[in-house]
Amino acid sequence: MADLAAVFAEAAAESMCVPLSATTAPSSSAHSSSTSWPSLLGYALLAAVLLELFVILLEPFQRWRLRHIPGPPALPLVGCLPQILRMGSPKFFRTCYQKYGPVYKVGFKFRNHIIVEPSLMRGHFRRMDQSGLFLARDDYWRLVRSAWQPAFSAASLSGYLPRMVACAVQLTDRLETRAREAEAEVVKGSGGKAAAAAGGVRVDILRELASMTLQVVGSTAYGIDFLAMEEPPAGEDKQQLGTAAAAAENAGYKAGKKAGRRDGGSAYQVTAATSDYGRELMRACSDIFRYTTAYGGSRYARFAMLFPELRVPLSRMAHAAPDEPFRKLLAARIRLRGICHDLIRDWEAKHPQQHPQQQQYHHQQQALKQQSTNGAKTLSMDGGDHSESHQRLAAAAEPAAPPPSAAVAAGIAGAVKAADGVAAAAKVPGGATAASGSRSATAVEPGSFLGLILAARDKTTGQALDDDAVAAQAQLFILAGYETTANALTFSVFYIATHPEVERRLLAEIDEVLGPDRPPTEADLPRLPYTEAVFNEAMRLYPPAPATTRLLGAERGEVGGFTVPAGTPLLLSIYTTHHDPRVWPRAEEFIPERFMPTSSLYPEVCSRVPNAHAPFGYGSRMCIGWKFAVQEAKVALARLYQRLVFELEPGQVPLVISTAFVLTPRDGLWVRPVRRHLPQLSQ
Ligand code: HEM
Repeated sequence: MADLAAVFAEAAAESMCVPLSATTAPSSSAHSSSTSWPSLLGYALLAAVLLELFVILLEPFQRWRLRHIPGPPALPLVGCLPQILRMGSPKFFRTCYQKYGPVYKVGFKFRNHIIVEPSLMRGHFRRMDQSGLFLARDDYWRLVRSAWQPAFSAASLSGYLPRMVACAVQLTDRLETRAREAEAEVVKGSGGKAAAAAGGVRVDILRELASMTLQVVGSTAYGIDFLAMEEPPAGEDKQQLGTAAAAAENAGYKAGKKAGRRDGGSAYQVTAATSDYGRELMRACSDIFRYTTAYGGSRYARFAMLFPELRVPLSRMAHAAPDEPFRKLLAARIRLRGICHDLIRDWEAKHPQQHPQQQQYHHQQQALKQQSTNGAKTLSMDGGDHSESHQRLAAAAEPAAPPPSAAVAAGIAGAVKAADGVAAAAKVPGGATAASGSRSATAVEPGSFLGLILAARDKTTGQALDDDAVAAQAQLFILAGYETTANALTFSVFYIATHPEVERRLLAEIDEVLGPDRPPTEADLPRLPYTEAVFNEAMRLYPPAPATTRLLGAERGEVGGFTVPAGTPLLLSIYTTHHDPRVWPRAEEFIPERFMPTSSLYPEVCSRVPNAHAPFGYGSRMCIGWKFAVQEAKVALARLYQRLVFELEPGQVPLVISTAFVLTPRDGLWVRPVRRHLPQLSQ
């Protein structure tokens, strides 16, 4: 047992790095709307430069405090950032691990659940960023997480299943039609290549899968058909669509600002159960993923990453003279926020009994009362400035300090658990994880995610979430809920297409369970273990979220044999752990069998080192949507491969990966769908 614990601790500690510059203090979200902002900007700039100088002077001290931990040389000011940007973070961390061992320090700034704190957003957008579940902390995190939780109970997931199946069927039908068109071209004698050139065959499966996962989010969380899988109108170019929409949004934003509306208003209306949000959402989300980070983002974001202390003046400068990436990011944020507010208005309009005006009025009054008690600046439910109210809720000291001994005993998993200050999830081999609280029997009607969020109340004050906080959850469900799953599915398709033996076994399982036509049901899902193993193994080699972060609490701890000062940010490289040859025999090979309980590799991996497979993270901050994602992925893979196989277009091995926010194939994944059941064969 002692041995197992040691191996576990060591393997889990695999992925850890400790940064030189610990930025522990939460930064303020408020920004002044004073009219004399140029002079304020001057003062702010001066203050920030002084602060930055102070931080720079402190750097040798930081280094000294961590002198016992090995790590790559860090340049003055920029630390390891140039190497990280050049190599991509997963490769960089893996190289560090190979050179320095499981625990190492790097010159790099980040905080809890975020790699850096360079967000240049202001006002509503900044408040939304800080109040989403992903960045929430302490009591506010508990409030929001428990509001989300029922949407992911086993009973709720079971209610979502028919909708997930419908989306998978719709995508499969669409791809079958494309394959049929190609067959017709071949029959006409023009040949496969000509057919491909005519555009009938070649599809970017990443884009197709993303449209499906977005559709799933729309129908399960919001009860709305986003029409994400609709073909664009003939002749409409994707790029043009995005640019035109961004321009329109920018114009709307400016007009809105002139009219004194800081959100710029929304150009969207939800009509009945459908909307044409699909393509707009996909573009907005992909722009947000692309331009938020320093990798693909604006020069201001790169500066902010290097000098987080200069965030406020840099943010002012970015807004005053935006470069192209920042302009695109802002336009995308405006679009997404507008859509989220429409979704909220739509929900409230459809459920007046749950959200009567009186209730809002009541909360306003309650808020005003509280305001006078606390001396806060403003607190309203009407789209006004909520900064104070939100800050009070989110004013987040970092999670409770871990008792150092706990961290020592359990390695990184222990550090994570302690840093979270809540019980960790118990991980069961094969990807079945029982996160605390997630086995609630509460069934939530599909489409009522916003009902849960709007009903959330602070336990002590009875206060509801403000508009920005509600919109933040709506936004996060969309952002977190579709892109990661689409990437994981795309990586699965890539590996299946390049591993004929895996494809053969997968098809055999699906055929045996479902036959050629019948869409999957709930009873079928446990009978598709190999399908799940394929998905798990694809996420092992390409974890869509390659790393996560934690802050050590207010007391020092010990991780992987090193004493680490209080408040130190810890980065856990999921990617490195997933590629560790000491944990995974033939680590670089795609072997789904290692997740099959009947395989000899299975006990090796899953029992000996329970947290070695962690595409959804660790402990109480583990991905809340993991079961949702696994269910959706199984349904999608089962339906797609029941009807089709995918041939890879040449020139895509090895796959070029972009590592900006999530791991994603940089140029998409181009495949040719081929129907499995041709009419003469299915007779
Ligand atoms: C294959 C798909 C997905 C992957 C690989 C993934 C991965 C992750 C990871 C690694 C984390 C950080 C966990 C940690 O720090 O320990 C996370 C957090 C989160 N994920 Fe996912 N995720 C996926 C799908 C989803 C879905 C479908 C949703 C649904 C909305 C979702 C919502 C969230 C949220 C809200 C958090 C923050 C949880 C918290 O801090 O309490 N994710 N995810």
